[in-house]
Amino acid sequence: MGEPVLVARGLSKEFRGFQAVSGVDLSVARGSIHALIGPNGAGKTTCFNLLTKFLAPSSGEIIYKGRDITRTKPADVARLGLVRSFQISAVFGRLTVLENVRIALQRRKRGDSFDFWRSERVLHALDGEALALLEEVGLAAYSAAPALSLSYGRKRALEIATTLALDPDMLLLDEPMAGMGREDVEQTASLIRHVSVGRTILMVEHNLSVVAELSDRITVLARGRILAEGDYATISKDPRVVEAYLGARHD
Ligand SMILES: Nc1ncnc2c1ncn2[C@@H]1O[C@H](COP(=O)(O)OP(=O)(O)OP(=O)(O)O)[C@@H](O)[C@H]1O
Repeated sequence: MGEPVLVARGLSKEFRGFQAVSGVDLSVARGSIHALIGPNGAGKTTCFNLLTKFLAPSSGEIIYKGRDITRTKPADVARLGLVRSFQISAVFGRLTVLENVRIALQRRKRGDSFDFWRSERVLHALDGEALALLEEVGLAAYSAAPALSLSYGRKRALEIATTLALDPDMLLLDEPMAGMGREDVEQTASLIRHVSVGRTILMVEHNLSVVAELSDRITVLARGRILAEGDYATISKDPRVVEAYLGARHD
């Protein structure tokens, strides 16, 4: 596995006296798929929002490719290649699949203030690039379909294509399997594996069989702290992890 690409040191977040994340030290290796798991309320989402810069930490630091990004804005972090996946809700349902990816490409080229009033000619110049991204996520056959007509799993694939349009080195995925049936889960898992080639992935995910299948390394959070870390075989045997998951069911 490669050298650390994203590193958090002593990352903490307090909400009005409640410590949601406490002293988290995390190191994500270049080229790996790293999962953040833990029982409900463990602090995964808060940690994810800190790493994607949607929340400011109370203390601690975040280093990406050797650069301190603790105080860097999300859009600037995205320009450095660290990109959070857009939620499905960010997909424009009435626009076609291709148009959605084209808009994402415009965002990259023009920064955050994307502008719908550009000439058709300029827009269509991006079609080739958009189609290549749709091919990468297996949606080329759906390019002319309205995004809202896609199945849930394909909407996720479109969301991943719009994320790839920003040309990330590292993708941060928030519960990519949320709300999916088995077939969509399998499709999405293989898509994640496919897009991980040459990139680094950090994901928060509840589906432990997907985590077991995809992850090189897993960090288990409980009550805002790191409880265990390692590959799936190691953490699934760890009595503290078993206890945290079983205990959470009785909360
Ligand atoms: N904005 C906020 N204000 C106050 N408390 C918060 C806020 N966000 C999260 N918390 C609290 O921090 C704790 C951790 O929440 P978080 O959502 O990060 O956990 P999680 O591991 O993602 O949980 P889940 O698996 O249920 O999504 C919870 O007790 C939650 O109530």
